[in-house]
Amino acid sequence: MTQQDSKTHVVVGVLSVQGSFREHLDHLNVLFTDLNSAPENSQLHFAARTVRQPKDLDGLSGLILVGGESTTMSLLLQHSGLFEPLARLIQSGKIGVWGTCAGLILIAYQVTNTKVDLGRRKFRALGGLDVSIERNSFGRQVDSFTQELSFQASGVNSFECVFIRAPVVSSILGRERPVGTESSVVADLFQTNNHPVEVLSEVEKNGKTLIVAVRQGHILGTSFHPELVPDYRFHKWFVDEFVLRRSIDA
Ligand SMILES: NC(=O)CC[C@H](N)C(=O)O
Repeated sequence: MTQQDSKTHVVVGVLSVQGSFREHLDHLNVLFTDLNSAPENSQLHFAARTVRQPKDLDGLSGLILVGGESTTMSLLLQHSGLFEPLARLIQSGKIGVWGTCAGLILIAYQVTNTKVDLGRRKFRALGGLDVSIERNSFGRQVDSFTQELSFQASGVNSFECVFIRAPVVSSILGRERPVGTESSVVADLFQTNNHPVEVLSEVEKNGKTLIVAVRQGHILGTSFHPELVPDYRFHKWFVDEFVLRRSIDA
């Protein structure tokens, strides 16, 4: 038996079908090198894993859905057979989940400002977060920007946030569920998330206050790209708060 076998394995998956998965894996690998050598983690072994097929979901303690192009990701997930098991796992509450930018779009209950009918297939959302997400809320690629933000109850302050054709949380949903239309999609509901949606951060743009980070129990959703700055504090907070605390409590 190797030393690693006797430890509790904490595996964080990164959805790697499209988008900035390499950058997320790089951040996790740097963070996990530090965590694996810390004396207080002597009973734990942290590892990052690419997620491309249903079998990659086995044994995960956490999952990151990355930024990129949500329509493309939705189609690739449906094509590979990963969509359904992924949606069930995200909604189950069994692991910590973080959707960022396109990943946030995918884990929303409702997505607006989108094309739904894509010929042979439809744009489908995975669900999990009881919010309505508006795609491309800040405009086009040229309207991308960076802004330093702080996040409620996270200890992550003055973090440089990169917004690229970013979505925002346009509303928090109550018991009344919206229905899909030609330009908005709603997810299939497998399991109810009984936690309230908490707003963690907002930005002011053109006289409007826009929600760019939320939490609902085991799920974190952010509009920006934390993997594009050389600062892994946000990844560390996700692992501490959504992955580690849950694995240890379980
Ligand atoms: N940076 C991103 O992830 C952009 C998301 C993209 N605009 C979408 O709707 O999928």
